[in-house]
Amino acid sequence: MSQHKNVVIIGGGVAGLYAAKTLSDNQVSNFIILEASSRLGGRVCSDSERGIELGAEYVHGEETILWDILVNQLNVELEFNHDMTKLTPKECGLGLVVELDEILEKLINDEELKFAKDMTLKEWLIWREIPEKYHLLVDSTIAQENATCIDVYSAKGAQEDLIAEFNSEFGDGNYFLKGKNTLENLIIPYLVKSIQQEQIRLDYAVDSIDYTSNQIKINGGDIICDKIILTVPLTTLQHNLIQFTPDLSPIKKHLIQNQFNMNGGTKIILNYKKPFWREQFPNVNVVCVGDDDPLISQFWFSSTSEEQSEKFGHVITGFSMSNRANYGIVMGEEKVKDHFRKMIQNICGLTSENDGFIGGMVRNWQDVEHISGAYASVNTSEESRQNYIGNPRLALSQPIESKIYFAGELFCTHSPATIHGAMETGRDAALRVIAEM
Ligand SMILES: Cc1cc2nc3c(=O)[nH]c(=O)nc-3n(C[C@H](O)[C@H](O)[C@H](O)COP(=O)(O)OP(=O)(O)OC[C@H]3O[C@@H](n4cnc5c(N)ncnc54)[C@H](O)[C@@H]3O)c2cc1C
Repeated sequence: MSQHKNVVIIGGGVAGLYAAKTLSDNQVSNFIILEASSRLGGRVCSDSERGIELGAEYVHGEETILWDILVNQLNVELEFNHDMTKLTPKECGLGLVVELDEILEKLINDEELKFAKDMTLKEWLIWREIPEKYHLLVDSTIAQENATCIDVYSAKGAQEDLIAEFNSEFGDGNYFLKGKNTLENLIIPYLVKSIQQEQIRLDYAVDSIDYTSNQIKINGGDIICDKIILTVPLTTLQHNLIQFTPDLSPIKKHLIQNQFNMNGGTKIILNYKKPFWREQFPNVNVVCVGDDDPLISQFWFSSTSEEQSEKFGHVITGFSMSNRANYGIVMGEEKVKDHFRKMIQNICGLTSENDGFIGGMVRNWQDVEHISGAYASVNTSEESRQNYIGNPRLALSQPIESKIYFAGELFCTHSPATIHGAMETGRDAALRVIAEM
């Protein structure tokens, strides 16, 4: 016999969990979270034994709900992220990072672009006669921040993303957890504590939603509900893994297929006997490469506890996103680790004989079932050039007939690709559902 629920939340990442917490906090208890994989957390995913983050790692901004949970409610100490981009190119010796802000400001203030047909960021750089030596710098920056590349990132989308980010009041510092704390160990239990075990179903992939009548049927009527909060990643929608009856509107289909991309993203984790970098870079955590490395756009010196460093080694994490991640897939894991290790040797003046390398691992998010990518970015396609829909994230997130509500990083306009942005969309979707119940 079918179960009836007031609300079904599809996806157990931070957006879905925050939606569930909001329902619980507002005395709505007849809901269930349906999660396709065997764990909660989605792209918040840690190897807690080693104290490392395989997915999200940084807390972006001091005024966010994530900051509030970690700092004000869980009393966790965060470490400010000293970024190499704050240093002059001479000091860091790695790239042309200081001019980046000027280029991005030019993009934000480009009024003509708002009325032009959409183009790729590369085409915009050429149109605005930005010297070619800066193109790679912009490319590696958007690779890490937006998981895309200048050849496909929509210039209009990039402009809208930057303006929204600029106008948001979440603070702009970046922080990470110290010692053996991990995001998954802290945030997921915090979100789950107001949810009952029977309100969560793991290993349950939704493959059909029939919203023809007021009683919405999930997976052929296995579960019946009044409202849905859908928090799946873009890839689930792009690959048509959920059949909608009636079909999604032509605008939603256009946005899903032509306006967004969810590229690959890879973290490369290298372990060393000693943290040799501390002498060379005493006040720096993150290094933005900003040059033409085909694989890595950014790397950082991860924080683990003394005990973990002793047992597993000190950690450097490399970030390889979008076309760089695709290049890594062609290379294969061993060569990827080797390439990154040699990069560190070159920067720190070491060799394979004296770098104290112990081993490493690679997490490629394209290979993670039910997620299949890093995060969604606004894409330029032939169709989107003809028909660019302004603020596509907002357009895509419009609810369907007060029955299906959307949440998750894809749908966040001011802070896409972040934990706090995803949580906020989950909270807002739940509040709308409650208001309309
Ligand atoms: C490598 C990497 C680094 C990142 N770094 C940072 C960072 O430093 N700071 C930061 O703030 N953010 C970062 N992010 C982004 C952040 O992790 C995401 O924005 C956020 O976790 C997304 O949460 P979500 O709930 O929207 O989606 P997800 O976490 O993807 O959750 C969606 C869930 O839906 C499930 N699902 C999919 N299909 C179905 C189906 N058919 N039926 C049921 N369930 C389904 C999935 O299994 C998944 O659990 C990073 C992400 C990656 C990949």
